[in-house]
Amino acid sequence: MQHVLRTRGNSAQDKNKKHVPNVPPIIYDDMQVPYEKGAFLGEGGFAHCFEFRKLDCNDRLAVKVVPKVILLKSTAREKLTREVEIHRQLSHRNIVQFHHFFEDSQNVYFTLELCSKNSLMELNKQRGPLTEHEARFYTIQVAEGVKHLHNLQIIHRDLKLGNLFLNEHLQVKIGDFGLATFCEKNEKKMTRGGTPNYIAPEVLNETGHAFEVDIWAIGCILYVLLFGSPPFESRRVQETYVRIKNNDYVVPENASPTANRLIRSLLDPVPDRRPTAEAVLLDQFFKTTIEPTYPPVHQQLHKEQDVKYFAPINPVLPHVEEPISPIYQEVANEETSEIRRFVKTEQASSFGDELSQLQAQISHILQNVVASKNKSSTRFGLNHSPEATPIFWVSQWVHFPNHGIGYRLCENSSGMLFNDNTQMKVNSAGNQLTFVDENNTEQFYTMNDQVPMNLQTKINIFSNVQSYMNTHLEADTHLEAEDQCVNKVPPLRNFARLPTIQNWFETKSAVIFHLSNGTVQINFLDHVKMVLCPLLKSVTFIEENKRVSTFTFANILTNSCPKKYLSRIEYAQAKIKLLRPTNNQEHVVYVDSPCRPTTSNTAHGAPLASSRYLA
Ligand SMILES: Nc1ncnc2c1ncn2[C@@H]1O[C@H](COP(=O)(O)OP(=O)(O)OP(=O)(O)O)[C@@H](O)[C@H]1O
Repeated sequence: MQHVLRTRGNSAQDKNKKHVPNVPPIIYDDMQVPYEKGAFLGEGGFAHCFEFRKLDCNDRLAVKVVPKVILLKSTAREKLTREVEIHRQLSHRNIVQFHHFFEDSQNVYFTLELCSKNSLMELNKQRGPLTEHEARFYTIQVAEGVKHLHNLQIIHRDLKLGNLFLNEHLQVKIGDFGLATFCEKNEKKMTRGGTPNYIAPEVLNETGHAFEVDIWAIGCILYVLLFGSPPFESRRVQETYVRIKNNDYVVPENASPTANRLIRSLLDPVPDRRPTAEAVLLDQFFKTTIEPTYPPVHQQLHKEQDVKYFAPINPVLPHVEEPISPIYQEVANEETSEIRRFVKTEQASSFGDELSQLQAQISHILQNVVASKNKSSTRFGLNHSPEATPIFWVSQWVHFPNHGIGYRLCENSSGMLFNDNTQMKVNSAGNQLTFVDENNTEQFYTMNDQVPMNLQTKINIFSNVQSYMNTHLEADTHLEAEDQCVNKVPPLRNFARLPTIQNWFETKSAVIFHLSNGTVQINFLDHVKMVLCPLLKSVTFIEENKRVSTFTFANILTNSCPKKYLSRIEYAQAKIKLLRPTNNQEHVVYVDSPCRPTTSNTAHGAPLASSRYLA
């Protein structure tokens, strides 16, 4: 009986690892098409993987390189042959696409679909437990891929987070077919293989196994996604095996009943009782929401290397009727080397004037304040003006690339700007919903109203976003005014019309929001927020320690401004210029910033991803 067990630090693999391939900068496939070598992507027990660019079409690909010297060993040769034989037959959206297989004198190469966001393993390391809808989103894709494999009589036999790759749209792609095998309907395989934490009991018991081992692995995968670590994990591999054989695991109490039930059925010790991949997809767990949402890019600002995360994405709003996709164009701005994305929209702008007024006001202030920079604030004449503190600012935000940006305002109302430029907002009591369509027409619903069916999908997405913000992000509460006056809230607060985020973009140092009431807010990487209110002609700073200071423009013009805020006002001047009225709306802008935040971001909630995952 063969034993092909995969453990970290497995000595056979370690030996292979010493064979670091010598990879030329240009390689040629069988058709003599050249490929140019790019970044190193990662290594496994046998292969090193690099990004390559196919020079005849500029496509970016992953190329797995295996030094031929490794293939002198028959086991390695068999593994590779099986892998290629099976993988090349597959074509499915949840399976890494195999393209070509070729060799030169030193190495064999296989070119694969590039999965630039690494794998679910890195996601798990960074995030730990995911929300249930995130776990659902990934697991459903794994099950889709597995269903395809099983329909083709293929068992993967090594499903685990590290073999579930993510492309730039965070689509799951099953990869690494090194242990995969064809299996007849009633056939039982005897080869003992897999990765300890994910291995099924029938493999350990050597009673023969088939397709059900992949279902067991899906159970382990769902468990790790939901609770952070594998169900049978122990300090020693042998203990893990004992626990697997005894079906000794605990579903944490915070699991929903549907998640609990599904995990138990997937991790059933009797293989025949486990659901098929097809049945998994029909499970109640996946019906909990209409649309599993994409994992968000949240309130964390992104480090320099993270910027690529926002490389062109296709904003797709599922189930929303045509036309849904804004047209993105990338425009390089020579002056600031920015990359901008414009969302073409017919929406009329009523805020252009306020924006240009604000731009003019800020420039005017700056000319005066910055010109007298060295003078610094007298501190005697400069008064806090809490009565000019804006009524609304953004206290939480979360960006779901495939859906849009969700946010909560400081008075606890929340909203969402969808990628198709429609909006939804809900008042702080949660009983009034407003939908703003592409033409800026508002539809208003109360609890008693029947909401049209065509809004249901967006409502579902929006409510997922709200619950994400509730569970993962901290709101601006318990603010303290510099002079204890901020609580003297103008009575208008309760009656004011809720603004929406009209326009927003990110830089390397800040995220900048333009609200529909004209307010411009800049959240800096060091957690200081700056809220510029053209209506009240004031600027408010909210420090990380929640202290709030508001100054009127007039006051600043006469008495300058605290030195510590000068660079931020300068920054605002530069960035406000980049805002455009909504009929030429920008969603995301990257700029090299003159303002250097003092700390890196430590926003609340675990970071979404590792550097590579986001790189
Ligand atoms: N399609 C891909 N896109 C991006 N990176 C990839 C891709 N395939 C593999 N990689 C990277 O290369 C690494 C090695 O790949 P893989 O695990 O498939 O190699 P292997 O040697 O066959 O592994 P194993 O030891 O598990 O058999 C992965 O961990 C991953 O970082």
